[in-house]
Amino acid sequence: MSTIAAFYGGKSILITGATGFLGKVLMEKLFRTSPDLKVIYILVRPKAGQTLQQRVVQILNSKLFEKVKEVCPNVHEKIRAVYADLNQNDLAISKGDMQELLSCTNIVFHCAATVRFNDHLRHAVQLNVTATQKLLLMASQMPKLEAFIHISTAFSNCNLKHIDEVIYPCPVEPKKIIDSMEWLDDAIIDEITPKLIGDQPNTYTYTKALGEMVVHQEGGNLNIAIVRPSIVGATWQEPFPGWVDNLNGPSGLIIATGKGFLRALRATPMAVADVIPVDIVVNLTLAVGWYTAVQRPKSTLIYHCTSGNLNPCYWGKMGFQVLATFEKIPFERAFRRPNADLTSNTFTTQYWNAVSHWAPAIIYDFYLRLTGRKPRMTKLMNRLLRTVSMLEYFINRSWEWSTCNTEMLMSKLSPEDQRVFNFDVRQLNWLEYIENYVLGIKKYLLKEDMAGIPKAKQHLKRLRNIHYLFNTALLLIAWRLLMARSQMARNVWFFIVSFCYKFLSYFRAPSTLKV
Ligand SMILES: CCCCCCCCCCCCCCCCCCCCCCCCCCCCCC(=O)SCCNC(=O)CCNC(=O)[C@H](O)C(C)(C)COP(=O)(O)OP(=O)(O)OC[C@H]1O[C@@H](n2cnc3c(N)ncnc32)[C@H](O)[C@@H]1OP(=O)(O)O
Ligand SMILES: NC(=O)C1=CN([C@@H]2O[C@H](COP(=O)(O)OP(=O)(O)OC[C@H]3O[C@@H](n4cnc5c(N)ncnc54)[C@H](OP(=O)(O)O)[C@@H]3O)[C@@H](O)[C@H]2O)C=CC1
Repeated sequence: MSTIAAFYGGKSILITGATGFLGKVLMEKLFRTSPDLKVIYILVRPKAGQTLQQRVVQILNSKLFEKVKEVCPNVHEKIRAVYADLNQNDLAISKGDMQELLSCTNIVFHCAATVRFNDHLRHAVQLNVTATQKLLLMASQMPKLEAFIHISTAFSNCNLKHIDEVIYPCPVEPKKIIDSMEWLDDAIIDEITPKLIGDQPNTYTYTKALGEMVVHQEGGNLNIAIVRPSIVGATWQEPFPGWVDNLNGPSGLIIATGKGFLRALRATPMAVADVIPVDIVVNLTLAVGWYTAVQRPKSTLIYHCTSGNLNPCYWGKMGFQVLATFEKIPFERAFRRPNADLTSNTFTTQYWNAVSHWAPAIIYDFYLRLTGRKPRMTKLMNRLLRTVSMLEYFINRSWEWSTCNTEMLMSKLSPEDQRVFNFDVRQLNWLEYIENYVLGIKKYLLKEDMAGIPKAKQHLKRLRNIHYLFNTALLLIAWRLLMARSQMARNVWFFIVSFCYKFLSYFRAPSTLKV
C-alpha cells in the first residue's frame, strides 16, 4: 500500500487553479490514488458563460477523468466548487464558504496564477503576489492545516544561470510593489515596468519571484513548501500518455510547425529544452505535500522539478523528433509541409521570416482576395511571430537547477511510493515522449481523428508537389531573366548544352556500332 496515497485518505484538500492544466492533473491523480479522500475544495470563477457547476461537470466528463470514474464513482460528490476570484481583494469568497474552508482544510495546493508573459504588471501582481499573500493569511487561520504547497516556476530566477533550491532576494520588496499597484495608474505602471522587472524577461517570471518572497516573508509558522517546475509538457504516463489541453509552452509552437505556419525558429540547438511532463510535476507535488505534513521540515523547502541536470534533451533534438513524428502522424489541412529550421542569428531569422513566413502569407492572402474571400494569413502570421518572439528568450539559453531536495525526497519514498508517485525523470525516454506529445496534441487539443491520417498524408504529398513545381517554375523564370540580360549566362548555358550533347553522343556511338 502506498504511504502517500494513504496519507491523503480522509483529508480535506483545497486547490487553487484546479481548472488549469496542472490543477486538473493534480485533482485526477488525487482521486485516482486516494479515492477515500474526504473532499477537494476548488476555488473557481465562472468563465466563458459557464457556471461553476458546469465547469466542474465539463472537467469530470473529459477523457482525463475516465479512469477516476472507475475507481471513485462518487467523484462528483467529493468536489466542492467554491466561488472565488483571486483578482478581488477579498478573493470574493462568501462568508459561509470561508468559514467552511478555514475550519476543514488539511492541505492547500496553490496552483492558480497568470502564466501569460505579457500580462499587465498590475494584473500579474494581483494574481501571482497579492492573491498568494491573501491565501497565506487564510491558511494561517486554518486550525487543521498540515501543509501549504505553493507552485512556483523554475524560471522565477531565470536572470541567474545557476539556480539553487533557495529563495533569492528581490530588488524591491513585494510589499512595496503591492502597495504601489494600488495607487499608480496604468500609464505610469507601463512606464516603470521595464525598470522594475530589470533583467527578468517578463512580468510573469518577475511576479512569480515576488510570490516566492511573499511566501518566505509571510508564511509565519505555517508548514510550507515550494515546487518549481520548468516548462510543463503533456503527460508522460498517467493517466495516459500525451494528454495536454492548452497552447502554453511548446504545444502552441508544435501546432504552428505541424500545420506548416512556422518554418523557422530562432533557437539554439544545443540549449537544454528543460521540459517536464505534467504527471511528474503532480507526483512530486503530492510527495512534497505528504513529506511537508508528516516530517514538518524546520524551514521552507524548495523543490526543483526539472529535467536538464538528470536527463537533458536539447531544442535541436526535440525539433528534429517533432518533425520526424509529423512524417508518421501529420496534422490535417496543413498550410504548408511541416519543415522548420532552427536559426541562430538575427540576420538569418529575418531572411527566413521574409521568405518562409511573410512571402507565403502575402501570396495566400492575395489568392484569398482574388477568390473573393477575406484575407487572414498575414494577421495570423503577425500573431504567431509575436508569440515566437516572446518565447525566444527560453529557447536560446540553458540553466542549471540543483535538485538536492528533490533527490533527497526521492530517497525517502518507499519502493511502492516511488512507483505510484514516480518523479524520476531519468526513466523518461525523450523520443517516445515527444512522439506521444505530438500524438496527444493531435487527439486532445486539435481533436483530429486518427482515421484521417491517410488523407492528411495525401494532402502533404500534394503540398510537396506544389512546392517542387513552384520552385522549378521560379528557377526557370530566374534563369530565363538572367539569360536575357547576361552574355556570360548565355555562354555558360551553351557550354552546358554542348557538353551534354557530346556526352550523350559518346554513349550513343558504340550502341549504334553493335546494331
Ligand atoms: C543540431 C541541429 C539540429 C537541427 C534540427 C532541425 C530541426 C528543426 C526543427 C524545428 C522545429 C521546431 C518544432 C517545434 C519544436 C518545439 C519548439 C518549442 C519551443 C517552445 C518554447 C517554449 C518556451 C516556454 C518557456 C516557458 C518558460 C516558463 C515556464 C512557465 O513557468 S509558464 C508557462 C508557460 N507560459 C506560456 O507558455 C504562456 C505563453 N503565452 C503567452 O504569454 C501569451 O499568450 C502570448 C504568447 C504572449 C500571446 O499573448 P497575446 O496577448 O498576444 O494574445 P493571447 O494570449 O490572447 O493569444 C493570442 C493567440 O495566440 C495563441 N497562443 C497563446 N499562447 C500560444 C503559444 N504558446 N503558442 C502559440 N500560440 C499561442 C492564443 O491561443 C491566441 O490564439 P487565438 O485564440 O486564435 O487568437
Ligand atoms: N504551464 C507551465 O509550463 C508552468 C506552470 N507553472 C506554474 O504552475 C501553476 C499552474 O499553471 P498552469 O496550470 O499551466 O496554468 P493555467 O493557465 O492552465 O491555469 C491557471 C489556473 O489559475 C486560475 N486562475 C487564474 N486567474 C484566476 C482568478 N482571478 N481567480 C481564480 N482562479 C484563477 C485559472 O482559472 P480559470 O480556468 O478560471 O482561468 C486556472 O485554473 C502556475 O502557478 C504556474 O506558474 C510553472 C512552471 C511551468
